[in-house]
Amino acid sequence: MTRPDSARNVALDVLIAVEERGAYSNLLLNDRLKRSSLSPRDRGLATELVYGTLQRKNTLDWILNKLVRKGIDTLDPWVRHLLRLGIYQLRYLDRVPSRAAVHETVEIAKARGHRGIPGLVNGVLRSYLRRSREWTLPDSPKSVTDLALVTSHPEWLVRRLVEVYGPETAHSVLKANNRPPGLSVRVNPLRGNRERVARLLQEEDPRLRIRLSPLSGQGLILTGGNPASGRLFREGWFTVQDESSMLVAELLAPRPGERVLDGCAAPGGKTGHLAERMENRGTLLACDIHPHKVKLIENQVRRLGLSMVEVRQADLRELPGTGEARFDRVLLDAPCSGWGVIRRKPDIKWSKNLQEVDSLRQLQAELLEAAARLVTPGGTLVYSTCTLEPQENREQITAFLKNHPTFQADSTLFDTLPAPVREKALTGDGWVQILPHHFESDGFFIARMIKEK
Ligand SMILES: C[S@@+](CC[C@H](N)C(=O)[O-])C[C@H]1O[C@@H](n2cnc3c(N)ncnc32)[C@H](O)[C@@H]1O
Repeated sequence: MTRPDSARNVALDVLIAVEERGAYSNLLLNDRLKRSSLSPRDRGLATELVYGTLQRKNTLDWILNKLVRKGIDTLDPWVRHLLRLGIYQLRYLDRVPSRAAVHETVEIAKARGHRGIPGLVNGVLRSYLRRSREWTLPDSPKSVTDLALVTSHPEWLVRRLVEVYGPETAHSVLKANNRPPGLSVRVNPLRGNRERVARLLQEEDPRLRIRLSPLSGQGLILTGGNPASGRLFREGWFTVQDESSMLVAELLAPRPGERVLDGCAAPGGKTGHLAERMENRGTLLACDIHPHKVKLIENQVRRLGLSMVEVRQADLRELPGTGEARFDRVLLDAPCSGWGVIRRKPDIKWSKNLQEVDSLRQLQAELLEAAARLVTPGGTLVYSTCTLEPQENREQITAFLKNHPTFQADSTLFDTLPAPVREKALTGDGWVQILPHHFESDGFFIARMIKEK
């Protein structure tokens, strides 16, 4: 009998909640794992099942619709999710033997369903194994429909990426979205330098393999373990952060003693980085509109031992922007469609759509307007997003510069980029766009602008 707390049961609960209640997969999974009694190995399996099943939903549904006579939309949602979970294991998880995958999935059906369901689940999974020749997909898909099926993304997103980046680059992005995300951490230089923290991490967990990040002087890339619940983390020696994301504060380049604003700051990943670069000296105001998220910034700041940060719950659009209230450097890390982080949050591709970009664009333009007022003459404004949609990125900045002649794109940005980024990423006047396959990091857009003196 499958225990209620098995990896597959946890994964099924999360998948149901993500699709039926619109919950965020990463938050819900973390919360569910924290409350579970699963072993580290089973936690790994539950995580892989949730992300893998979400990532491959399109391909899984294509298969299931051939196996379920009336189509999977006619099934109870939990049965549909259970079947996806079952096929995912059979198709993508080499380390789970087929017999075990079928058995465990049927056991869950027995524990949760009425009499017909275990038979249905057993029949569908066994037909999948019997009809294995039918599930071959093209190696080099050409049409949007084939690309969407093979890489398991919604067609509207594939069409848009092909339109913007061309079929080859779009395919590379889509494939990268299905690879597991790496783990990188940003060393807190106020505690110790990169080499020292790497040494301490290695002592804490001898299984870790540690490399220096080619993108950030504060970054370490880790494999073979996760130190995020260890003593060094709690004591603020490092922060878990994606490498592309580390570039943002580095390109704003605040100096000790300056006045800096982080306008959309929660959960505070970049706030901590800015304060570290400022050596905890000067003024750093971090605001976010959501009260519950402001707490997350406070937690980060406290853990990192930073005393300079003023955390405030505020709508950036309502901050007064005159005289004393102006800043030498302003960071606007704007809310966005998140297409650059699909590999970390695969539910993004199923829960969002192209219409949403319109309202985000409007909000980003308002936030840019507000941020611009808060930059002192001669000061720097950095605008960043974790998306690949040009309307939220390049086009947003072009429109902003057109309407704000007191700002110039900073053409020195290119020379300040790390060499690998200059070579691989897409760049233009004062901006850089990193795609997920360039460095196996998040897709990010960063633009730097200077206000006239
Ligand atoms: C991309 S996230 C910021 C991530 C953050 N910079 C970090 O590195 O951890 C965007 C944030 O903008 C906040 N936000 C949205 N509208 C806002 C507004 N009008 N004023 C201030 N913050 C806002 C959201 O609550 C969200 O936390």
